[in-house]
Amino acid sequence: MSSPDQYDYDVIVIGGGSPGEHFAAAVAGGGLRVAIVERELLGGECTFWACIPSKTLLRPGEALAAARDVPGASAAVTGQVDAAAALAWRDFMVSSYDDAGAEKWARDTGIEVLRGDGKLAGPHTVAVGATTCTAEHVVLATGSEAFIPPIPGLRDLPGVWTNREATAVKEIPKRLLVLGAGPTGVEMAQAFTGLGASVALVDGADHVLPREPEALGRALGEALGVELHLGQHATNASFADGEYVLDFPDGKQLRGDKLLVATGRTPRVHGIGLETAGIEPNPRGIETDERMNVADGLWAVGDVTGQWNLTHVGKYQGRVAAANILGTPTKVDYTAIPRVVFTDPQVAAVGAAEGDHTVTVHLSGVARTATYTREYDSRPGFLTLVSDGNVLTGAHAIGPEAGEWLQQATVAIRARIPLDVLLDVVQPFPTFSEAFLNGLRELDSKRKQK
Ligand SMILES: Cc1cc2nc3c(=O)[nH]c(=O)nc-3n(C[C@H](O)[C@H](O)[C@H](O)COP(=O)(O)OP(=O)(O)OC[C@H]3O[C@@H](n4cnc5c(N)ncnc54)[C@H](O)[C@@H]3O)c2cc1C
Ligand SMILES: NC(=O)c1ccc[n+]([C@@H]2O[C@H](COP(=O)([O-])OP(=O)(O)OC[C@H]3O[C@@H](n4cnc5c(N)ncnc54)[C@H](O)[C@@H]3O)[C@@H](O)[C@H]2O)c1
Repeated sequence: MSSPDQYDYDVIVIGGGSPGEHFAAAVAGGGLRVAIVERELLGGECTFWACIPSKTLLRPGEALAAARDVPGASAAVTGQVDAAAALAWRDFMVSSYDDAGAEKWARDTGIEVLRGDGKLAGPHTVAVGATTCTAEHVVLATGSEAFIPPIPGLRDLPGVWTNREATAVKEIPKRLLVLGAGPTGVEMAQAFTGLGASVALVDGADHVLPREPEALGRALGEALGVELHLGQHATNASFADGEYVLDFPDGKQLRGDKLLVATGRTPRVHGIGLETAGIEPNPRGIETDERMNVADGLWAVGDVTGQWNLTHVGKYQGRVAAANILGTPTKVDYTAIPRVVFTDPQVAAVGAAEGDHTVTVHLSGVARTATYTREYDSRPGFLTLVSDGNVLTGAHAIGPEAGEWLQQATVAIRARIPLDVLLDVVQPFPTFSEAFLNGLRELDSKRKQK
């Protein structure tokens, strides 16, 4: 067994997405010598082709719709979204696809950046191009890429969009087909609608967001403002005369100028030398234990683990791995992982979808809602609380800024705050958070009846 001094670095991270960067900063802060290997842009998918540009492209349509809802403001909205200005703002938000700022941040944080293709070359060893480096710990953070399903014809089509082309769009298409109504599909469908495209959104499931509690997907489907084609899978995909065409079992055909495939992700596990460390990935990614450890001196964080595919989860895994490497035994706890879909209305969920006690309260029951829209009693907007009778075990909501105000449920679930204490919490008037008090009171009377 060699001593740590014999290694070139204490830690090498392969993959500089947000989780890899976050992890590297944590171990650098702990005094370790750390390098990140990155072959594209430091910051990865989230920074350049996912979270940041998608949320930026959603904002213009959302802001306009919000103003149009408000008597006194709606009259001031006389034009349409300026798509060119929105795309310029997107370019600003992704630093025009330049990671010089991220590289400076890394240097200032004590992280070395090794540019190139990284792969394991045996235990404690990483090859970067023609160079080989050693480290006591190697962290795999290679992320994921778009999965293209085996629909006949699809994989041979020219110019099919994934999240990369959609978020980096230069010209808004007239008609956009979106295949897959998960978080990527619903967000991009609404963003492009807001930017002036006519969008058809397709999913094999019978409601959008099929991985989330069903009521959320059904409510969002009604409110999305996008043409939906649900409940059947395309049987063929083709491209002719400048049009993408999807065929369906019932004979229906959908046509678009562009086709965005948003049917899920596949972990980047190939070509990274896993076999040199005796690691066999499963279809979801690289298996880790609760410490994010894969094998002696080998760790994995982020989408490549296939555990949640969310930036905040990858960063959390990075903190857990860093704590273990720095000498504090730590395990991941996934009981309260918050998810937010940034559509209008926003969708948010955390913890269990169902339990012994479940109550749903409408947002029209809080005064804040009517200050947003006159149609407050007919718009979809609710909060569902789930409990085992003692503590909250889950919560989900749809409504304005639901991703912000649902987070008190995240704390309550993670900290196992007793329902009696939650009932004693004062919620400010008039906020959407008052829906918690309404829900908790209903939950309380329900559990007392049982
Ligand atoms: C459209 C879209 C919107 C999203 N929005 C959100 C959101 O709002 N909130 C949220 O929490 N999550 C969101 N996600 C998910 C989020 O983007 C991912 O969970 C996150 O990017 C995962 O980070 P990662 O570092 O694991 O992977 P990645 O971001 O893929 O980064 C991996 C990095 O590793 C590099 N790399 C890979 N292999 C090698 C190699 N062999 N050598 C050197 N470098 C390598 C890549 O170049 C890349 O930079 C979204 C996803 C999509 C598709
Ligand atoms: N706001 C956010 O946090 C955010 C936004 C976008 C993506 N993400 C994350 O990124 C990851 C990827 O999201 P995603 O939406 O790309 O994938 P996903 O796997 O979450 O959803 C894919 C969707 O495609 C559908 N689908 C699959 N194959 C199909 C087919 N052949 N025909 C029709 N429909 C098909 C599925 O039913 C599902 O609804 C997820 O983990 C997601 O949570 C997060």
